[in-house]
Amino acid sequence: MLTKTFPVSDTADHDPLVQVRAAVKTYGPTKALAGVTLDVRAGEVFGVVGHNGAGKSTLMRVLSGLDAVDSGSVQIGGAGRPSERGFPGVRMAYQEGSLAHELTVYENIYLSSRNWIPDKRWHKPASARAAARLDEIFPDHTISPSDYVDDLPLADRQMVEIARATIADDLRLLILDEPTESLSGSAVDHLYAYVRKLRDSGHAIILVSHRLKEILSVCDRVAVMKDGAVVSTHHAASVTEQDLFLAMGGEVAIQTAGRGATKIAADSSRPVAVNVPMLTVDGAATQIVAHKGEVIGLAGIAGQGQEQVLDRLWRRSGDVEVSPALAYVPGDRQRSGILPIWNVARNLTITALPGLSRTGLRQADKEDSLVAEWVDRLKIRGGANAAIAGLSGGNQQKVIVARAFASDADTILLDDPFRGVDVHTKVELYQLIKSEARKGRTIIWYSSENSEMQHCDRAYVLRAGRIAGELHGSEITDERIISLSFAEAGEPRP
Ligand SMILES: Nc1ncnc2c1ncn2[C@@H]1O[C@H](COP(=O)(O)OP(=O)(O)OP(=O)(O)O)[C@@H](O)[C@H]1O
Repeated sequence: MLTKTFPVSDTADHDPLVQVRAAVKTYGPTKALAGVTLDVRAGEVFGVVGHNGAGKSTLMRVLSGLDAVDSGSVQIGGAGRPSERGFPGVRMAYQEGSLAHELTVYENIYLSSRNWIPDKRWHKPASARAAARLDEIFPDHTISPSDYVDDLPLADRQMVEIARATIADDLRLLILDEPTESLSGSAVDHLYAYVRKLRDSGHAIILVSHRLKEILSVCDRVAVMKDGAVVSTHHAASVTEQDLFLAMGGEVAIQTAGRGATKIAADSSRPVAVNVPMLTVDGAATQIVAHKGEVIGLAGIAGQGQEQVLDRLWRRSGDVEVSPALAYVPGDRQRSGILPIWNVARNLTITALPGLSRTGLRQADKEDSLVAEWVDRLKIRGGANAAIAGLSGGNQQKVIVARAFASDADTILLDDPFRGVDVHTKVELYQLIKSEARKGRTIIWYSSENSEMQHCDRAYVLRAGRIAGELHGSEITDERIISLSFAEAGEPRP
């Protein structure tokens, strides 16, 4: 059941629901918002795109009432300032999540939606609200309201975060900050179907995303942010991904990412760097094999055993073969990525330290130059001495990627590593992977985005923990991955 309906005809011709004028917000020396002006109307889906660190999340925190601007003005639904509960009718699903991990799903729903759930005997109504909204938005979900958030995988936590944000009887503006970075394809489709329904009932939705295709398919208008300001606003129907890419300040054309990886893929005379015993979907014994210098993809629908393969390698479980020096890039940076009390430099060098120290003594100058090189190479906004917790989400993720590549590991495990990283940086990271593979590093890469897998030499498609097929070079396409992901065991391979 959708919340209250606001007829579009009643609202679209009137003042915009959201009016931001010359909004400035600084954090210490950083001008996160440098004079933002924008309007959002009821009955529209409004996209916001921009590089990591462009100011998108800061603007969203201001609109949700969590942060106040230093100067300029923000008006939402006629209110010029938020109450302690934020602006009326505004709810937000946060990029990094806002759930209390030690509580259950329904306890979280109760805490954030107390206005709409009775205070006495609240367990059942909170549980019913949680289940109903999850069923409505994500009909295939397998979450129970009594699950502890900490026990849920990232994608399920993200679904709860989104469902939580929509439970408000007075909802007028829903803000979704990178909501699909950890969702699988069908969950993404379900979310956007729900977003369209909300829009059609007169709500406003602001969608922040690096996925330009999604932005163009669901939004009515799109604002491009750069260096803390809105530099242009477009009708989604009249722009292309490339237009947005250029408006964001793209110097590298999207196509330069190129297909395929190292071109040494077929060279099986190279030594085997990784061997993981597996079963095919038909139950026959097989292996995932990577030769030194290969980029190997683990593809398929999310949650089909790709992360377990990485985990077996990382833990070196008995039956796997893998080189001694390993590095791992987690996608779940909040749980297993950043070391929040340290700065960028220490987060970046933590796994490189053994290679940088001589007879046990740290060599500060080598550390400094390694940090400077990677901060520059990945354009980590904030610099070496910034507290990592103050970095934007995408910049935090870049530090975790840099940490692995700055180490002396010869095999690098990538667990959906580019969540929240902007399109330009992704292009550079794809090139980095290829050049590091050419130098002899072996890369095992799980990605929930099929299009990323085309940068691999070979990809294994996993289904229910087994190998559904192996694709080489130009065979690695969205269509082939999807058809292998869904074919029944015993059927002829697509
Ligand atoms: N709490 C904070 N303390 C210090 N600096 C901050 C804080 N929050 C944001 N910043 C800085 O403000 C700038 C804008 O960050 P913001 O998170 O708004 O970017 P973003 O566009 O959402 O990036 P991303 O795409 O990576 O999520 C960044 O330089 C960031 O380091």
